[in-house]
Amino acid sequence: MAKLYFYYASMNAGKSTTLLQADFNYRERGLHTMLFTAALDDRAGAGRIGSRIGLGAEAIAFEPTTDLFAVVMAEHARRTVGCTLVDEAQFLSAAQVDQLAALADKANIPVLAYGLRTDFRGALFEGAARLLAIADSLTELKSICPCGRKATMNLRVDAAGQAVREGAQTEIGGNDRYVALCRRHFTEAMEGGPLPHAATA
Ligand SMILES: Nc1ncnc2c1ncn2[C@@H]1O[C@H](COP(=O)(O)OP(=O)(O)O)[C@@H](O)[C@H]1O
Ligand SMILES: Cc1cn([C@H]2C[C@H](O)[C@@H](COP(=O)(O)O)O2)c(=O)[nH]c1=O
Ligand SMILES: [Zn+2]
Repeated sequence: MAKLYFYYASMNAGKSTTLLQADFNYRERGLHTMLFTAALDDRAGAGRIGSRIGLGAEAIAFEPTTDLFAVVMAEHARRTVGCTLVDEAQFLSAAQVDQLAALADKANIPVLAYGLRTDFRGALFEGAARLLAIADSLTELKSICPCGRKATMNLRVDAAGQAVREGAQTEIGGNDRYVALCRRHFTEAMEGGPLPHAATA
């Protein structure tokens, strides 16, 4: 029976890289894959998955209204889909996560979803909350705080490098806007303390 997998992490942990490696692995075995990423996250170009290590691939850009079950099943009727891979899964709606679960349960297509667990305030994203609730498999990918602990949180910073405490949940950006930190250093920064540096942490 196929499964719904959720690989979650803070930013800059290698989620997109791992997705692209998994996709390559399926394809080099001769299996047909479908890649999705959030339309609103266009850092690598619209409908493109890009990793900081330089890998990239074209993907289908999902909107809040996209029926992922219908899109994959339409392709599956044409050519057997061996695996569906979704980047920026935090931006899925709960209903879209249920559509991914249906792909595993009704069509026996494995689904690998990669995304953030929490936002810049430490609150769950809708897609992540639903994935944490119903995925068959949960795997945390690791990145490192400057202090050496596991970085589980995402601090949003302004142009001056100061912590941002208020704002919309969605704000697209990369290493210029977000810093992955351990919970202790995230909390200190949110309380007005300095950001850790490797030498001082
Ligand atoms: N030139 C490089 N060589 C090796 N690793 C790199 C390079 N550039 C960035 N990385 C690593 O790639 C990871 C970020 O990968 P990425 O897939 O973009 O992350 P995510 O999707 O989780 O935000 C980080 O661990 C970073 O240290
Ligand atoms: C924490 C947080 C992140 N985002 C956005 C910023 C990026 O565009 C993506 C995550 O990128 P990754 O490197 O692929 O992990 O999510 C956001 O909109 N709101 C947030 O609170
Ligand atoms: Zn730390």
